Amino acid sequence: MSTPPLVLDIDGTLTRSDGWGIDPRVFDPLREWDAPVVLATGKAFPYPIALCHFIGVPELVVAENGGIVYTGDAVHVTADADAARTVAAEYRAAGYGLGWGDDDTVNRWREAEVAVSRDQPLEPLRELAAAAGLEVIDTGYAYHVKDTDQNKGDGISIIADNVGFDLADCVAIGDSINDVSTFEAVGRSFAVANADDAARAVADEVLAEAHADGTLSVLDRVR
Ligand SMILES: O=C(O)COP(=O)(O)O
Ligand SMILES: [Mg+2]
Repeated sequence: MSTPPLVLDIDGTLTRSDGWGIDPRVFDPLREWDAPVVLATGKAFPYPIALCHFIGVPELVVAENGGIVYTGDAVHVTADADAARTVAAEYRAAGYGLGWGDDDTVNRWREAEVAVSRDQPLEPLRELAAAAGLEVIDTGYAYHVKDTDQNKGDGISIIADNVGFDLADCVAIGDSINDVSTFEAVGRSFAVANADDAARAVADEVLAEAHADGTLSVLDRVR
């Protein structure tokens, strides 16, 4: 069997056991991976691009939960942040904040949704988003105010079509609700042990190991 293309979530999946920062052990196996490696994340576009760059793999990226897709030669913007920014302004007017401080590097380059810190109140955010026809998802790392149809799975399929591989051949690893569409799109899916209920419910297999330990075990198995 040939090496499968990979679709990897970042936070909760490539992270160290305390949940923060990339586990450096993932760099070499990913750089040496003999098939496409797609990073599919809720983070803003520059973060996964930089991670591909520093791993040393071609830039194949689904960012902002599918709102921004990079196929290596073209950027596809599939959602816009206007409605989410209006929700964020209403949330602020109601006395809340996004929770990232004055410079807010979490949203500074974000083009297709708005992210809110999980230390801010969720319910008023959900109510304002619902009134605008949007949803709020909780990845365990941030609340994301986004279009209901914006998802990583559709983004991955844009990349697969452009690069020329089959989603049925792909192996995906993830940890949260924003990976459900990924798991549904690919041939074989793994949830790390720290995954939330939504991801566990859809994954083909829930791993015994958490974070990068789980990811490294899958890489060993499917390589
Ligand atoms: O941005 C987040 O909230 C989570 O990012 P992830 O999709 O890479 O886990
Ligand atoms: Mg994650």
